[in-house]
Amino acid sequence: MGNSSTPQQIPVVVLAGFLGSGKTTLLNHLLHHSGGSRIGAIVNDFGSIEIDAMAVAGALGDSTVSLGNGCLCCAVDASELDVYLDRLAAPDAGIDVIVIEASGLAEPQELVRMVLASEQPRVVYGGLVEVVDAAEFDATRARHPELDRHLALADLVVVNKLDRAADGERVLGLVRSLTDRAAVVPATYGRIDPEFLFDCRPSEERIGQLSFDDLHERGTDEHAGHLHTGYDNLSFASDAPMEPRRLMRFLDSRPDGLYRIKGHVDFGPYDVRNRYTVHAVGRFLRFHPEPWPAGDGRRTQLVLIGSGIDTEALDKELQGCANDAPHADEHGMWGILRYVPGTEEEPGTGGY
Ligand SMILES: Nc1nc2c(ncn2[C@@H]2O[C@H](COP(=O)(O)OP(=O)(O)OP(=O)(O)O)[C@@H](O)[C@H]2O)c(=O)[nH]1
Repeated sequence: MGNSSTPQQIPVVVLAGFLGSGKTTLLNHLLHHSGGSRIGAIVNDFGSIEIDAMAVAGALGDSTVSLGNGCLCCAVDASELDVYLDRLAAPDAGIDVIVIEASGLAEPQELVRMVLASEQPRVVYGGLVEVVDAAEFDATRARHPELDRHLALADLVVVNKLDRAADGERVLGLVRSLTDRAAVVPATYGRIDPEFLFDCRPSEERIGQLSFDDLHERGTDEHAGHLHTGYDNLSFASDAPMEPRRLMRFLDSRPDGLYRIKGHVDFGPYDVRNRYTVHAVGRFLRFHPEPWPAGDGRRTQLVLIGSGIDTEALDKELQGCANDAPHADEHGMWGILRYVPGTEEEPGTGGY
């Protein structure tokens, strides 16, 4: 908490940003480039399959804790968060900074309020980082004007995916105009200097405003206005491998409301060595093949998030993509491979 922190206190940084903006990618970057500093992470997944937690757990081991199934901003109270903060702040954990990765539909001010309300004496609120998808920024803002409010609360804004944005400079300028003295940092694949995380100190003034506004002014039915109230999610799992052509047909015809898909796919005989991490964000689609982790059961696990989607129908359609046949046809993977990036510029999702 800025000036009042003592050297022993561990800053707790809230990492937020709309669905698919690149929070997990940024967190993984920080974990791999944190130098001598040890980062603890609390990951909040929206779906019941903890895809994000799996994505960072490999890098963190026991310094990751997962809060799955529902937005942290509503699903747990501050004392529940304290249980996790206690664990990560224990002196023998040797952690220097804790990052809470919010789900892409969380209300950041609620998370900040929870951190401010923490009774764990070894932690102090360390600021709000908002990740923005530069390529989707205009469309996302048009659908969710309330995101401007999130930017106004941020201490650091990472304008990510600049490689995909045709007019990155304009987006950067727009974001700057929407922030209140926050540092605005351009990025691709979340590659920012980890020092920003440590420097992301909120001013006393902003903290005062946050705690006062949120506790006293917003009223009790604010939950109705939370981003996630307009969204549904489906967690899909299958032990039978997915047939690549069928899955591609499903993906090609996915409804616009189905904004986010993430997880990993088992293509069975089509590639026995690798599982395929999949990410869809809007119309953007990528597959990343990576060897199956030893000892891990082979299955497909997907989380789908969208607004106005028929989760039952989508579940049925996905079930229809499974196929137990032991043989693969020669060109079956072509459709999928079109969405596998070159490894140079696009890193894998890292860790799971
Ligand atoms: N082209 C491009 N893709 C990116 C960049 N950063 C992240 N991605 C990709 O965007 C997709 C979503 O990234 P994540 O880091 O999972 O996003 P997230 O914000 O954690 O997603 P949610 O937790 O679902 O809200 C993945 O396919 C990433 O590889 C970037 O700078 N450029």
